[in-house]
Amino acid sequence: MTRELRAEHICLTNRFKRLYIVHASSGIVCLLGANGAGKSSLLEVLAGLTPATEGEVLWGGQPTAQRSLAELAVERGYLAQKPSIQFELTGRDCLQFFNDHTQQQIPGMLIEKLGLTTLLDKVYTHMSGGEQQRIFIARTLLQVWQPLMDGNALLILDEPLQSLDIRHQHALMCWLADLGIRGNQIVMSCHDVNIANTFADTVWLARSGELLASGPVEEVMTLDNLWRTFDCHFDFLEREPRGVFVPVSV
Ligand SMILES: Nc1ncnc2c1ncn2[C@@H]1O[C@H](COP(=O)(O)OP(=O)(O)OP(=O)(O)O)[C@@H](O)[C@H]1O
Repeated sequence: MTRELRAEHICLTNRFKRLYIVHASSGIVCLLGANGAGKSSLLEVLAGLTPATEGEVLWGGQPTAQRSLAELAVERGYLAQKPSIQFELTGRDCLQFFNDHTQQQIPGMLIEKLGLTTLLDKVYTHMSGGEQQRIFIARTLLQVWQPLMDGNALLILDEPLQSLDIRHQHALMCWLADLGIRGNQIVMSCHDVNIANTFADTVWLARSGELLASGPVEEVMTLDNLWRTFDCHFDFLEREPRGVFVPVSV
């Protein structure tokens, strides 16, 4: 069963204006926009963590505002832009805390896909920035592991690729694409237009607290839209599978 995420005319005073987002029903949505465009604010509202000042967010036909955070957390994983842990926990401890209790052990697939083997016994505060980020991504996925495997989860990921090296970025995006094909809904912000162009099914472009464009990647990722979003001119190079955007001037 595919669940739809729908938000209509939502507004968050001082952070974004009216955003009309039709819907997202499965696969990857990439949210792009300049610094301060309102991406994190929008994701917080979609995750049900910050109530919208106007409008409502529906997940599976039900307003998220009517569900408790504990209820939402069963199927909705949220990765914050600046997560942190202050305690001297190992990677394993960090993960076990978020284990959704449907399995006794940390799933081998999670360890393999995010390259966690050497991190499980390492103390979190001794990890590099990218290693810490992989632990946080793992925690988010582990929290909703069974729904994720069943294709019923909603993942809201605020810049999941930050601090990841290129190999881990690519591996994560390939896995998210697979999870999207299974029916999960993944909404993520990022700053890489080519990641969005390569992996997204749907793209939302935000600028100054408003949504400039939203829809299928091939319709939304135009040179004109990118210029209007970033105040930056791009060239487009024809390359398989979907082409490459190169910034040329601001
Ligand atoms: N907790 C907050 N309270 C009030 N205003 C906020 C808060 N968080 C962000 N803002 C403001 O809302 C606007 C949008 O911020 P937001 O963090 O959503 O942007 P963003 O697109 O995620 O930016 P970035 O790419 O830099 O992460 C900014 O003007 C910011 O100053």
